[in-house]
Amino acid sequence: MEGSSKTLRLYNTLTRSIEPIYPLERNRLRLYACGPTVYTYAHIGNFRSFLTADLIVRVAQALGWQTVYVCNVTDVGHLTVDDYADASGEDKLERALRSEEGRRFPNIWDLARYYTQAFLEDWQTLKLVEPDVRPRATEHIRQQILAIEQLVKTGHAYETRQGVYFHVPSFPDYGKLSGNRDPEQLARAVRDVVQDPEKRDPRDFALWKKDEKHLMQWYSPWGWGFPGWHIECSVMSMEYLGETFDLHLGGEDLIFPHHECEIAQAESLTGKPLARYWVHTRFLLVEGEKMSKSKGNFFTVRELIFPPEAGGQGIDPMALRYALISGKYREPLNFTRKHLRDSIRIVQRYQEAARHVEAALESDRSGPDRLGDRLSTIYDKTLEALCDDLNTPVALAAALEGVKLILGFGDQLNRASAESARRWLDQIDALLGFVYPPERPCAHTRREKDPFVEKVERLLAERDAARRARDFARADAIREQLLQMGVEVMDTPEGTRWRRKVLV
Ligand SMILES: Nc1ncnc2c1ncn2[C@@H]1O[C@H](COP(=O)(O)OP(=O)(O)OP(=O)(O)O)[C@@H](O)[C@H]1O
Ligand SMILES: [Zn+2]
Repeated sequence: MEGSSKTLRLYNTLTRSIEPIYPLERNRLRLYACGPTVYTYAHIGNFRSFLTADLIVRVAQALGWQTVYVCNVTDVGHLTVDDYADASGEDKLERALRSEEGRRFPNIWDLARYYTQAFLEDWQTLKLVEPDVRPRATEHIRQQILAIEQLVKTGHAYETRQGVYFHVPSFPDYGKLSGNRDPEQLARAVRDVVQDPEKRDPRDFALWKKDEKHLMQWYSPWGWGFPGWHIECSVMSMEYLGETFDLHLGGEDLIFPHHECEIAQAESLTGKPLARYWVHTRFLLVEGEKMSKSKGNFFTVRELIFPPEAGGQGIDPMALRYALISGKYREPLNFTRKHLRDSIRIVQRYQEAARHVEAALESDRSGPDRLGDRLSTIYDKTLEALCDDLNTPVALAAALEGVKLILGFGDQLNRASAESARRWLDQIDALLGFVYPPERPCAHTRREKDPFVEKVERLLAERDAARRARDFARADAIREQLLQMGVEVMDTPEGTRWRRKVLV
């Protein structure tokens, strides 16, 4: 579709306006999305952000562009207080390893590997486009050290007894992305973090943390330690996309400090803008609050889509995908039962339409194509809405009209119309990704058990033992503990059953 007349327009956090996207290289979009920190399962809020990148890649391809898409894996533990620019506080991976669930891993590397694998499975289950490169922070330590050395050499960074810091006053543009320019306001933002008294400015953030006890450590010109969180993305994005690329994406919490710091590091190294457009997804909320790993108020992909016997709710992953893209990425989205129920119903209509189309293709019902033109107008409207700053509610409403049109024919669809309908369903699937099920098997076909399910089963066995020993207080306490975990226990004549608190 070379030379499509449509223009993709997106809100650029950097300029605070909706701008037409013109790739630096004609018809070739280079983009980087900040990936997950793999210390536990990703939740569906994380996937809301990844789905923004996914839709942009799909729209770009529909416009006939090539894409070079990079999405990293943060497998070096960054800190539990990562809302702050400074790298002190507790390491997320190390804390996870000490947790009840984490203790089953022999070491921190295995823990990171396990959750990386789980993340990739969820990614496939929700049918996200595979990135061209998925760099891991731990595999790019050398490049990070070299970049830090260069920053020290050019006067942008300095060493203290605790680490190496980027010196914020050396980069006058610091604050251009987030608007956080007032030094006092920035100093307040880091006030709760353990301070290094040798830091030259309270805003200075860590590039390298000296730490001989850290479970993940590398040798550097500053001794044993590990890199700060921000440097990995500056280094890996430039390695695979060049010193200046088109789009940089992430959730809204990454604007400051993460992306602000990425810009400071990269632009101090090259003297060139890092990315031309910065796109941020607003949060997925639960009861008005950010869905968050650290808050514990989250749903993982697996607990929603696994079948009930594996402790899940058996929700069609395509319905979950639909629910997650149904709100505008630039507005917070409240995740509710009703929302999920509506999405399930709509995706079922698509599936029903696809079944009708398959049946009609098998038939020899003749007649003129009565759908081609109308569906092609609908496809155009859908793509146009996505080009309009990814207006998914309008795009999904437009596409639904096409489904209604197909279903309106019932089982009277003729072959020629069915051929157009199938082409249209294929196109909509390429654009929005929820029409057909994921090709790869869902993660629950793995032999390994979900640690959550393992924990529930262990507690139930303990409860059984307590009941047999007539220790009812203990049995009740375990039931209460399970309830707190969102698990309902039912004692039936056939034995004890359990299920997750049902969402739909
Ligand atoms: N509730 C949410 N809605 C949308 N995007 C989110 C949400 N929570 C995190 N993200 C985004 O998910 C991506 C991966 O983030 P990461 O794995 O670092 O999560 P995190 O911020 O450590 O998790 P949490 O904040 O839940 O503890 C980032 O782009 C982040 O901004
Ligand atoms: Zn990043």
